[in-house]
Amino acid sequence: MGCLCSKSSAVEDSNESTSKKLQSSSTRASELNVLRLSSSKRVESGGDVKVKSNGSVQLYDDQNGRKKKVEKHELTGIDHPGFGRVPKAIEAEQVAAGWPAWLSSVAGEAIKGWIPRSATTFERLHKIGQGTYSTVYKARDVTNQKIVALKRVRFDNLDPESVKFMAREIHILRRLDHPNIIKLEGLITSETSRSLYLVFEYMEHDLTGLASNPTIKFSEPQLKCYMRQLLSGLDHCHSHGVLHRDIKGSNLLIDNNGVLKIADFGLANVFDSHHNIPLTSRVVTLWYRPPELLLGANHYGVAVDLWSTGCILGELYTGRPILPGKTEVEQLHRIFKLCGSPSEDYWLKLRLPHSTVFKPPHHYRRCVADTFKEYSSTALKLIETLLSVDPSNRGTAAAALKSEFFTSEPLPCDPSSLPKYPPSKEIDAKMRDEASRRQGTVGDREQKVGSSVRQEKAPRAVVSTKDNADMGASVQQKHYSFSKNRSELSYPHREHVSGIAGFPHKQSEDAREMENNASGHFYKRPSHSGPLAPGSGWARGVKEVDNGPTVSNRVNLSKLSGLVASRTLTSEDQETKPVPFPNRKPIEVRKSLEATSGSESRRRRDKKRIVDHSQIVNRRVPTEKSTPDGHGSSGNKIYMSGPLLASSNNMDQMLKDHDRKIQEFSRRARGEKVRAQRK
Ligand SMILES: Nc1ncnc2c1ncn2[C@@H]1O[C@H](COP(=O)(O)OP(=O)(O)OP(=O)(O)O)[C@@H](O)[C@H]1O
Repeated sequence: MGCLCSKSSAVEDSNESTSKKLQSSSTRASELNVLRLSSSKRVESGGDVKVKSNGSVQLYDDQNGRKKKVEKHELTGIDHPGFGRVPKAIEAEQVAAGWPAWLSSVAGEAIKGWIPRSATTFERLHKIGQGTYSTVYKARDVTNQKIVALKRVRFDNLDPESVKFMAREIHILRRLDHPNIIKLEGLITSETSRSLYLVFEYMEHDLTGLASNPTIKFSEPQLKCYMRQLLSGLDHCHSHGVLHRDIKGSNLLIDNNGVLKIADFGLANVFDSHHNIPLTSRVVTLWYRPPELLLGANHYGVAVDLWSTGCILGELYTGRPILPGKTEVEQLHRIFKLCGSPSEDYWLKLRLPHSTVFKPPHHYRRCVADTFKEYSSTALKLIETLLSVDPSNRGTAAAALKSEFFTSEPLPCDPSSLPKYPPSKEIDAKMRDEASRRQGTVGDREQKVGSSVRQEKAPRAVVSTKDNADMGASVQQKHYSFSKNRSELSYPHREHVSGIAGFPHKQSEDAREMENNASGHFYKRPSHSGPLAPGSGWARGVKEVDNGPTVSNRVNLSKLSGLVASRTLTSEDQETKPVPFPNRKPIEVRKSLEATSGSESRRRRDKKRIVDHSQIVNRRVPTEKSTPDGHGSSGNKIYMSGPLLASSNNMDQMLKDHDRKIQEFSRRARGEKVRAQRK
């Protein structure tokens, strides 16, 4: 395939002097930026943030009408109100260096000191990943003679908010430098370009892809090796003030030398160690989302990533996601059933926005030890710590690295000793799933898929299962279905999911309880349930589509239920604000979306609608006035998960509406797939 665009590579060389100029002016730029921002800014906690000219931030709390200084911390550069912009003079220099004006004007800070790479110096090979917000390609960097991954970021008509999000990802990636964190090597764009590619080192696998390959079985030393690398990368993030907020298998990339790198910093943000700056709770993919976020916490720290890490550890042992909820409510329910319901102290201490609504009326016993009893005591201890319901008991990545899990036999192996696998990505797993579906195995799909792939379709590991197992005690037979580990996918046959020996949840039981919950048995329904009706049939709507014909349908349908953390939320200190259509009714949202035209914009529009819809379902509720407990989020709005806030009177209508929407969406997804295949 040809080059990405027709711009000459000579541009890059001639830009070197400009680059130096940019670097020298960058300090000046940030100083100016801080000065420009030294006015105080209201934040959603009800306090004020004052950015001082010395680069520090002071947080004031409004107590009884008097401002009281409560916190002072370092300016992080990302969480301050005007992050992203640079002075006009710098903007002009950046444009002269080849950056497009739309990027420089919104995200000048993120590209500071860099010059854009020219697309002509890359040869695009093929697509290797499809994220919610991006498409990833394998490409050859002709200048440096190496293979790279190009992540093409989608924008909604260069909407400044989308650009800002991408800028935050770039800024954070540039701040981190660690062998277990993906390295951003450059950016491809030009003055006239309307797109942006992030250039990354190329990684052959992701953990989801490897783990879902039925021919691959992880040994315990291998599993420990991956966990050690994950925790080392996380420790680096956390010690540099960065929360990842989307730790999951498909974001853990692994190269052919067994090196694991944390990728996808699209939801990452900086945090202050005292948790004074409010952050959105709508982050982390559902299955890996900690209870406090499900309960609406806006002040949190490293513990959110440690919870996700605990889920990954459990998953590596058991061979399947350990908490595969379909809705936020079900997710919370699963968590309580496995980890026990929180103590009274927890509710009092955390004072979480949704606690009154989601507090279970009866006590669930913690059964983590029972569930993982067949694994080593050191593994169990670490899982227990990471899956603590109280975030303050999860410790830190540094502490986890020092745990006996890593010092007891069998020891973690060296990454270089790991087997070499053929490329295994989440996208490969999806394709295998798709292929097997085409073979018409709908009934007992998983077993049939498993065997057919094992014999015919699956890429064969260079090292056989046996060789692999010889590395140490083989951990556990694989139970992965190909939809495993993707919160985007919902399980077609939940019995398989809940079939882990000793696992506490069973779909039928859950379903019954969920229904009880919906009628207000398990969770209390707040008085203002009227307008929240559309969410209540959600779980059922998705469930019905679980047996639908294509992977892509299921992928996107579950996104409708808001399982994937949304990036349409505004960044920085406005994270808790509703976006992108905060004050509009669903019908207005639809009209506004339909106003755009053209196939590309239609595609974007569809994607946007998916996200928007999840936000519509997660309706905002004015907390201060109307939540039963009177607790608010840091802002004056919270988002309630749909299912339990429904008016049961409208249930039939809601289910019909959902069915219609699902069918509509399936049609669109099929059309999209056909278009993609034609490309
Ligand atoms: N450096 C890389 N090398 C190889 N493959 C990569 C690389 N970066 C990303 N990928 C592949 O592309 C997929 C999507 O990338 P990424 O997660 O960064 O996109 P996203 O739009 O943020 O996705 P998501 O919807 O999961 O948030 C990954 O799961 C991975 O398989």
